[in-house]
Amino acid sequence: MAAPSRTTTFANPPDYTFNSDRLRLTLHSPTKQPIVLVACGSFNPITYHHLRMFEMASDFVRQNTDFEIVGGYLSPVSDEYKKPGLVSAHHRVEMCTLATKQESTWLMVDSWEAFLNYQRTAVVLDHFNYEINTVLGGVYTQDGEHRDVRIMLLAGSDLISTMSEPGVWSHNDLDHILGRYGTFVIERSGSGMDQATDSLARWRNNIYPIPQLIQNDVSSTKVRLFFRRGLSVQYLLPAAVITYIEQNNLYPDDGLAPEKDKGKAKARESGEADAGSESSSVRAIQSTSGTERTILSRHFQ
Ligand SMILES: Nc1ncnc2c1ncn2[C@@H]1O[C@H](COP(=O)(O)OP(=O)(O)OP(=O)(O)O)[C@@H](O)[C@H]1O
Ligand SMILES: NC(=O)c1ccc[n+]([C@@H]2O[C@H](COP(=O)(O)O)[C@@H](O)[C@H]2O)c1
Repeated sequence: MAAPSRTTTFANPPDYTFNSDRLRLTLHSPTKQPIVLVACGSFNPITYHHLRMFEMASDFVRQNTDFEIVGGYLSPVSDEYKKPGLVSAHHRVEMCTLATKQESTWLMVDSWEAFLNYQRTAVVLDHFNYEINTVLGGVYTQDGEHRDVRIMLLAGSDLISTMSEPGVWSHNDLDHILGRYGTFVIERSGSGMDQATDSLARWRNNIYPIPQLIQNDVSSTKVRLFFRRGLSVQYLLPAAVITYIEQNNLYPDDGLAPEKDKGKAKARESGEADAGSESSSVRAIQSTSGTERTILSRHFQ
């Protein structure tokens, strides 16, 4: 079957410019293939785990492949994705920008899909390919030889496992994303790697599974729940993002925290609570395995 064709013309949102501030245009090694990592998602809000996915991929690429990473992008999804509880793209882009500025020397945020109507991931990757290879002209070796950059999707195993669910991704898009570009898959607890990739075997050469050496099941859903229950989110996401969320009241306390926790939250605000007294409900949630729904029903009703 012929490879699905690339999208080559793109409408941009008003006032859009592609961010390439931190894109490295000169390769360290002339023998390696330059790649750019693109993580698509809600980022509602961005957490340290989203940032860590890039670090895990970077270690993996250095140790196991002939690729060289020249850039990494977070691409927050459009408001039209309409996932329940999705705060506006403006806020999600701003949070990702604060996080990358504060925490990273190489990650960037691209707001293209965020400020458009919903764009399929295959089209988003085409957009990156267009901006980096067609508009910017790719990258160069130190001897001045031109190289096209390969765009690759960076995703958790939960997202990749949706690729086997009927009706979520078209076969053409999968062939485009996995056949033409490829993906690094970060293991995510609760979503097995084999289960995620078994039915994608025909593209196995372009799928790079990355095991989590330190288990980390932080999710945006849990972080939102913590905000809504008045629990501490310190050290789960960058401080600048926490401040931004508080200033804009993005995930308002729903007043449903148990009475005893409200007392603790107040004490925390006035600096009276010690770490131990704060942590019992946090621990209960963190130690819960299973889906977010289980967490909701067991701990937050
Ligand atoms: N703890 C994690 N382990 C592995 N991958 C993760 C983890 N958290 C997020 N990801 C991946 O990051 C990408 C963007 O994630 P997204 O913004 O949807 O975060 P999320 O935590 O899954 O959000 P939500 O809880 O709102 O569904 C997805 O590919 C997702 O699989
Ligand atoms: N057919 C597709 O292109 C398709 C299907 C499902 C999810 N996605 C993308 O995966 C990401 C999923 O994000 P969430 O994990 O926050 O739901 C989004 O960027 C979304 O656009 C794309």
